[in-house]
Amino acid sequence: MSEHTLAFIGGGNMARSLIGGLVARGVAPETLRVAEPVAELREALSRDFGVRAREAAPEAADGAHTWVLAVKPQVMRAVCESLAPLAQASRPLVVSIAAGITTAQIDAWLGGGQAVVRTMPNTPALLGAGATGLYANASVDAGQRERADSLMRAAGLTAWIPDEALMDAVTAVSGSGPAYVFLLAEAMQAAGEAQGLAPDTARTLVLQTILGAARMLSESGEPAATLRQRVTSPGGTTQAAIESFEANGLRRIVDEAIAAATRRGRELARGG
Ligand SMILES: NC(=O)C1=CN([C@@H]2O[C@H](COP(=O)(O)OP(=O)(O)OC[C@H]3O[C@@H](n4cnc5c(N)ncnc54)[C@H](OP(=O)(O)O)[C@@H]3O)[C@@H](O)[C@H]2O)C=CC1
Ligand SMILES: O=C(O)[C@@H]1CCC=N1
Repeated sequence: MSEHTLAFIGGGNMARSLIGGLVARGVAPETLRVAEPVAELREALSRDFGVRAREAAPEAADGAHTWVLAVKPQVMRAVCESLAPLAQASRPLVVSIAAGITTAQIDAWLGGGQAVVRTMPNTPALLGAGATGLYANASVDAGQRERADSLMRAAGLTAWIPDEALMDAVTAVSGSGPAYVFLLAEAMQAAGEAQGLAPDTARTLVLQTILGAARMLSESGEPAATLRQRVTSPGGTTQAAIESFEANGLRRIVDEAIAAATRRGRELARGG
């Protein structure tokens, strides 16, 4: 068994982001394998990143030291059960990226006694700008914990979560979070166009504004509220917009959306 071979089971959107991030950070493509049933996705992964892509999960997993389970939660049970004989024989480190599915479920479906790290990355991993929450079950030793951390560090920052129940909140905040920012970008762009800006101009202004604001949040060390107040001249344009957001319940809308995503994670664990 090669010490450094990683097998991705599932080669969809999130696996692609992680693989792209790993290869960009110098991980040798020949140490990465992917199992993916969709031929076009296999071809694209091989072409774009030079990784070996196979159709069947056991083919990619056999001999790999770490397995990254990157299939949809709804098919995780069947995928794990197909890999159980191999898991029992080879005892890989199993890293799941699936929303909702618990370490106990994965361990049971793989036949028991497995070292399982449940993680929740996000798609900015592709740029090395991801955020990943991680939780390890009791079978994971210190070396395996470091191995999972270093895998996800190649994709961005990592945060270990002490209580597995909180992984659904991590999923709702940072796993799904990029989509909320993209939705805000869509809405700002459409609103700019409604005020008469050309689509290209609206897009350029919105994306540079989000990029600049994210850099200020990250680099200034100031709380978001302080940065917001500095933009908000008394009686000015920002105040008019912020008062409109507050009057329309933006904070409640965000709170309810994140609660809905958290609940959905719990449902996925129940096969929903
Ligand atoms: N997208 C995101 O931003 C994030 C996703 N995740 C998690 O990552 C996982 C994958 O999500 P995402 O990448 O979005 O989903 P995708 O549907 O894009 O990727 C999953 C891939 O796995 C394939 N697959 C299905 N069955 C098997 C199998 N038996 N062996 C190997 N591959 C198989 C699917 O093929 P087919 O389409 O034919 O079923 C599909 O191409 C999910 O569990 C999700 O919760 C976590 C963090 C963020
Ligand atoms: O939408 C989902 O279920 C996955 C998990 C987090 C982001 N995408």
